[in-house]
Amino acid sequence: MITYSAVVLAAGQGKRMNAGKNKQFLMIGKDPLIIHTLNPFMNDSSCKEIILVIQKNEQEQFKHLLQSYQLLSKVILIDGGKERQDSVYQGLKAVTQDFVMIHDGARPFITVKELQQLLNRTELTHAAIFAVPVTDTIKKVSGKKLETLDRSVLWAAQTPQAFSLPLIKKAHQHALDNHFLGTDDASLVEEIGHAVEIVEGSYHNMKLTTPEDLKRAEAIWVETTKNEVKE
Ligand SMILES: Nc1ccn([C@@H]2O[C@H](COP(=O)(O)OP(=O)(O)OP(=O)(O)O)[C@@H](O)[C@H]2O)c(=O)n1
Ligand SMILES: C[C@](O)(CO)[C@H](O)COP(=O)(O)O
Repeated sequence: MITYSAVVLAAGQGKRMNAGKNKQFLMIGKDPLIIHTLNPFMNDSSCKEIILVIQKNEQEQFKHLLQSYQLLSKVILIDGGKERQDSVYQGLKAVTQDFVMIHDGARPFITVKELQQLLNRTELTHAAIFAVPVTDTIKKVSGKKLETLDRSVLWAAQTPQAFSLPLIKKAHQHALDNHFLGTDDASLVEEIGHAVEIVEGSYHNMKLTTPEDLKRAEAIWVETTKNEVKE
């Protein structure tokens, strides 16, 4: 079984959450959001290191939190950048394994089983991401012009997004050299003409972005915790 590094992104401002602090510290159940996110990577024996990308001014806060959860053994703290893509670029510099999973710190409900599933596909394709078929009808709006897109071919990309290290480094360097800014890492790999495989994920694998997401996350946590107790 191949091994990998995780690059977990937690250096954002959380503007849309409007919580007055980094949303990674918001509580879901009994633990902060970022702890939920880190746990599956801590528990996955194929994950050899977690590169946690944070804001420079939050180093002490994260160090203290990680110490209190005894998570420092596997975690390396790296300063992020202005955009998500810049933070990934910084995180990739610290990666030591041949494969890397890039994951939003704001997505707390990934499981070890899903990580293993994605890793298996990435070993074969060198580029694989979780995504789910969209369930809303999507409209493309250009000024007053409205176009309804064919929902049957639309998927909502999630993270983790997993790659061989040389491929994702090449894609990020190409993006930097060509001033290409993507909203996910797969788009940078597509930009250099490499196929990206979609692995169907879970609708539970939500990204906490707005205050409403916090309520939904709490409900998912209650549901999944109850199921774990039953098993
Ligand atoms: N410069 C950035 C921007 C985002 N992120 C991280 O990327 C993930 C996805 O980004 P998003 O959900 O948009 O977080 P924010 O950028 O913090 O949110 P907002 O756009 O509302 O400020 C988050 O875990 C966030 O911390 C990051 O590490 N560095
Ligand atoms: C990477 C991502 O989670 C895929 O859906 C999404 O693009 C991140 O967007 P954000 O605005 O940086 O949260």
